[in-house]
Amino acid sequence: MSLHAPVSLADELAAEQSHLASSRTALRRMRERAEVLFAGGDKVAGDAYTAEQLGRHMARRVAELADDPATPLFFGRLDFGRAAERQHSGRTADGQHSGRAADGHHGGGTDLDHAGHRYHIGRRHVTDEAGEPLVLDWRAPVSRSFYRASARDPQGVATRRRFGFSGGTLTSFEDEHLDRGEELGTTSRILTAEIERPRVGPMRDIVATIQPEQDELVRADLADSICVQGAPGTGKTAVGLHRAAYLLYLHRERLRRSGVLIVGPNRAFLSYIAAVLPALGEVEVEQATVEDLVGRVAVRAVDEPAVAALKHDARMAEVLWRAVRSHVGEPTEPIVVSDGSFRWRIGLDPLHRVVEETRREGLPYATGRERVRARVVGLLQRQAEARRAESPGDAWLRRMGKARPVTAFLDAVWPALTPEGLVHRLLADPQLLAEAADGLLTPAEQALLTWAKPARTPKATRWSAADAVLVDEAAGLIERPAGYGHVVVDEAQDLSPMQCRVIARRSEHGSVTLLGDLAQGTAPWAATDWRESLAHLGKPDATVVPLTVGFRVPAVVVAFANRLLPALAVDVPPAESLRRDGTLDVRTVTDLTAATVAEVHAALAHDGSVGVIAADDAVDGLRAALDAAGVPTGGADDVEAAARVTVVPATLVKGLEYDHVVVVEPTAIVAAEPRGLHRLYVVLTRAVSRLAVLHTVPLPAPLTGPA
Ligand SMILES: Nc1ncnc2c1ncn2[C@@H]1O[C@H](COP(=O)(O)OP(=O)(O)OP(=O)(O)O)[C@@H](O)[C@H]1O
Repeated sequence: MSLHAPVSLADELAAEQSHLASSRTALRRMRERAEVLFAGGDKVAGDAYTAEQLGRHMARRVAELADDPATPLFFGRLDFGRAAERQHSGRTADGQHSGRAADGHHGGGTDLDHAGHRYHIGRRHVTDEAGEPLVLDWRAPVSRSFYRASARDPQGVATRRRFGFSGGTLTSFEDEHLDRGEELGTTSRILTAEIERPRVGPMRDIVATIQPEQDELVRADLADSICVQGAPGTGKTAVGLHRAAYLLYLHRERLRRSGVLIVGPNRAFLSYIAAVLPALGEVEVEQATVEDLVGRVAVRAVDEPAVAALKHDARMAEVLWRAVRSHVGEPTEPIVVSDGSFRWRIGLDPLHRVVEETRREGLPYATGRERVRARVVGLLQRQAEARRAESPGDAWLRRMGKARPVTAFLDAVWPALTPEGLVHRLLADPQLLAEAADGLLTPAEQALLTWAKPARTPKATRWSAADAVLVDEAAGLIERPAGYGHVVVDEAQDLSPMQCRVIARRSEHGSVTLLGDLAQGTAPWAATDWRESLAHLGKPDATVVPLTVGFRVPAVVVAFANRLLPALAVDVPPAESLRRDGTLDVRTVTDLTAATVAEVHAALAHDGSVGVIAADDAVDGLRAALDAAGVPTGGADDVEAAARVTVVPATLVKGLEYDHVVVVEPTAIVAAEPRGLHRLYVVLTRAVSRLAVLHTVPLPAPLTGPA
């Protein structure tokens, strides 16, 4: 890689295009090689298990190496200055740089190691036949300077180059000579074009244009749990997804074993973000809603709001814990076991000690039961050894563990419990609830929780969504689920304390990235203070970091939506929009449906997606009207659908965005739910380019105030 620059810009562009072509060829070769290995995998693996592991690894490798012709293989270039090289004594004479040091798997490198070198930065490593890097992964340590170097702190970088692309074709580039104090920052033409590009289909990655403050979050250590408070469109979701990809790159083996989980608010949102990680070569990340996580019981009933709110209250965790513990009883009789010609006897005192010791260990309940069994068998074993002067074998131990008197003792002092059975009893049996809730819930609250007509069995129970969370809490007390190495939680402001605990149980030995905006909290239990959520999540020391630069919503639209902020009663730092373009059109109309259809027709004259957002009960009517007018529409969760127009219920639009947004009757959106103003704030901040607000009745008061 030489630093001799071609003479003209056209030559230079041609040289870059040729580098792109050779990189694509090299990637194809890498993939073909992986495919050959994949096909022959069963021959090299010794046994079925190894073959399966290897097969999975190779399949992932092949998937990782997929080349999407529509996205560029690299998007930037770093030229490290030679000045640093001269000061560095340990360089080889030719300045050739091994790809190994640069790719980060072998110790990374310092500014000095890279002096005089040039790297193309892209979505994954591409190497030539000799193993020299043609493209470096954006996550490699050296790539960090692409995002962080500045005129003030050039980090050894002389020139940073960004490439402009159209489809997969390289069309332009833009240089910042950091060594000469030049820096474009957010005025970069290529960044602006990326932000302002019309949106179609699912969310895309932002690797080419990650901003320094976002990069700090993306590259935070695996051990660090962080909470990002960011106004709408500041890139929280993007940061969370890129952080997952970054951590997987850096801690591949460890995280493959423990897993990475992304939690989002609903299916529509998950399908909107589903393509981002695969585009970054990461195909092994789980995505789920909290409802999916607690899906061990089917939800078939709806609670009254007051009942749901109570079930989501943190006090329920203590009530459930007590209810579980209340099943541990005191031994009342000795254990007597016949064993051939022997009879073993364990008296009350040692049995008391066994139960007490186990209780103090604080194990999950089911583990505690097995521990009691093992201790009882241990006592029997000691007697047998003393009498027979030899150690009984495993079969004997197993037989004793299952002996009638032993299991009868266990069933009396530490009976087996299922999570469903426990919650069913708690909500069906006022006596059990009264004991477990004593001093925690008022009698009136206890009455709220108790089912009027309980089903006879847990199986026959029509569980509500909040019950499912309680069952999950009970499951955590009884058997403790396996956790993940890292969990990214989006729209986290809507999690109740009990839902935070659902995630806490799954990240107990891992870290979390919590993303959200207190102003967008629409759940009845929405957070008002991140510290509280973090405490419920078991990460009280996590740092809360604000993001305040908005990449989605144009400044004029932000100003309009921000009129609502004082009424939302949350303390959040105000955001500043990077987008000076965009339009806002707030109009009183007489016929909402006709005005919506006309607005959508006008919007279709522009590029990009159109989102019509209305109160949930108005959606079907609007869809039918658009249909009748010959405008095909899609629903919120078919992001891949061909239709450019989507009609979305206000309650499903969180986290989504459309170029042109038509908001229909804000007052109806506000009236539909208790935290309607927060919902309206979410709805008004979905527009990438243009927002039209159509109304027949006056706008909600906070919106009509001064800007
Ligand atoms: N550094 C960036 N470069 C280019 N585009 C970006 C950047 N950061 C964010 N964006 C874009 O801005 C838009 C908003 O990002 P994102 O959805 O991650 O924001 P958010 O903070 O999660 O929003 P919300 O609060 O509404 O959920 C997306 O289209 C995203 O691709």
